Amino acid sequence: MRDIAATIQPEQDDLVRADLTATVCVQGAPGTGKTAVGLHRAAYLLYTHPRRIARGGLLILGPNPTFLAYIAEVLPALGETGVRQSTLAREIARHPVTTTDDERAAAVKHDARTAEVLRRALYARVSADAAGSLTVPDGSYRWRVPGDELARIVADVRKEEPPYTVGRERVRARIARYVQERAERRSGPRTAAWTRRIERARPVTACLDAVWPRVRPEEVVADVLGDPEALARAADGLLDDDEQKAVLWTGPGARRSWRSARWSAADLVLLDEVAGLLEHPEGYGHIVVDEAQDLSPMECRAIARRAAFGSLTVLGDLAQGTTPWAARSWRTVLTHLGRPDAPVVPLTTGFRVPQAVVGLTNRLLGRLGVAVPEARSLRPDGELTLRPVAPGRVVDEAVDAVRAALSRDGSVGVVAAEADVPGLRAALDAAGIAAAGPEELGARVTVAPAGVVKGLEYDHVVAVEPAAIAEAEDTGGRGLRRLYVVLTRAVSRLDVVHARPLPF
Ligand SMILES: Nc1ncnc2c1ncn2[C@@H]1O[C@H](COP(=O)(O)OP(=O)(O)OP(=O)(O)O)[C@@H](O)[C@H]1O
Repeated sequence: MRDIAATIQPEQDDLVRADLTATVCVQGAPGTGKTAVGLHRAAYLLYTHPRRIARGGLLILGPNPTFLAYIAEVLPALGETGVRQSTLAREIARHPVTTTDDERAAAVKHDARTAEVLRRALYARVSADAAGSLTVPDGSYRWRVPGDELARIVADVRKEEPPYTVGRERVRARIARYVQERAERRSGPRTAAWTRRIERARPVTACLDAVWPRVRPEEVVADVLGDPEALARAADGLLDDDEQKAVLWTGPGARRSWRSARWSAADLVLLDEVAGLLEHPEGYGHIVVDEAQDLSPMECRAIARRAAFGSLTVLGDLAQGTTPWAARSWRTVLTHLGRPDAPVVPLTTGFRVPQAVVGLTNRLLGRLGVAVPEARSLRPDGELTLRPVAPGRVVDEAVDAVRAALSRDGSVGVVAAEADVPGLRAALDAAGIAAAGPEELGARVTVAPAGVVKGLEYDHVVAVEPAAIAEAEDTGGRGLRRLYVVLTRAVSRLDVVHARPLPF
């Protein structure tokens, strides 16, 4: 990708220069410059609002570390200006990921209903009944706060819906105020120091520990996932029995304490949700989110929490959604991002993918289960070569295609289903062709599994056995969307090597 400043198109420029306070969502077909627009928008905001951006902070979120390395190469200047470039996983990593979920459990954990389950589980700890009345010592005197008064204070604070930790301190302050009013009625004004002493009195803290206990996110999540009864109470009417069973920790140590818990990637999203209920996280003035079609509702909420007072640039392509929870509509994504009314602007003019390839990929578009406008290419050049071969000849043909590609300039990306990657690497090696993995940017030849090439581009792409790429994840059109991503990585030439019928 090069700097597009000289050739920026009016539709791109409008997005780059949108007002700092505006949240915009860009539905961009492959190679229409979404990422370029996002990065230039970041640069533009820094340039036009240096102080506000310095104060609020600017975050660029990409899907994986390879992608981050790639964008750091595109606009290295951004890296030097305090713009944070990260992945959401990195932003929410309270613990290392030490276990994985099966797809069913991950799907439930990433569902927006789980946010409500966690909220209920957290607030189930708040209960004025737990305390009875409270007696606060004051020298030789004792003040009594009756149980119903305590209950009223707790109920009032709950209604105000402050973050949980703020709520606890607010209850403390209201108890002290109640005592202060009684004391002043009896014998005149009290000092601030006196009030502080009442607030910090041991029985007051003990009472708070009973009615509004201090709690860690880990305790709440471990409770919900480790205790079937706690889960049933919190999930009643929200998750059905199968869904509850799917997320419950099982096996030895299932009822483990939060201290020894092993967390999955989805659990970290849950922990972040609870942490956000306890305390609002520090936010950013602006967040650019790339590949946003792949975010789950719970991930969107994690981003929304970090942009509570800021704005967002949301970039993506519904046709390239490949996670199990990939969005089918931008309205849904924007709603979970807390910006339900943000405009969705389409970009359809492709700079990367040549016309010869767009003709092919537009044929796939109708089968992807999403409504997006067709792409059109600014590039009349480009070459598409279909290489049908006999079964058993696929790898050799792919090696031949790479050899031919190497007689011309530019990078070559060999992209295949994950299971086929080792065989291809070995065959290239045997043919004396040095090939790098996808994480090594700038290599002449790269061999990459289909799952990691999103957002990347190669001058020449050799797509190996599309049917295998598509069936690796064949639920709900995801495999075909993965294939769509692969075919649209080509800047100049695309070779399709296949023994099986093409799925388009
Ligand atoms: N106005 C422009 N002039 C010239 N080149 C451009 C322009 N806009 C984008 N490009 C180039 O087009 C290519 C694709 O851009 P980019 O990667 O930003 O697209 P994308 O929409 O994010 O693609 P994808 O969804 O496929 O990842 C890049 O090489 C980029 O430099």
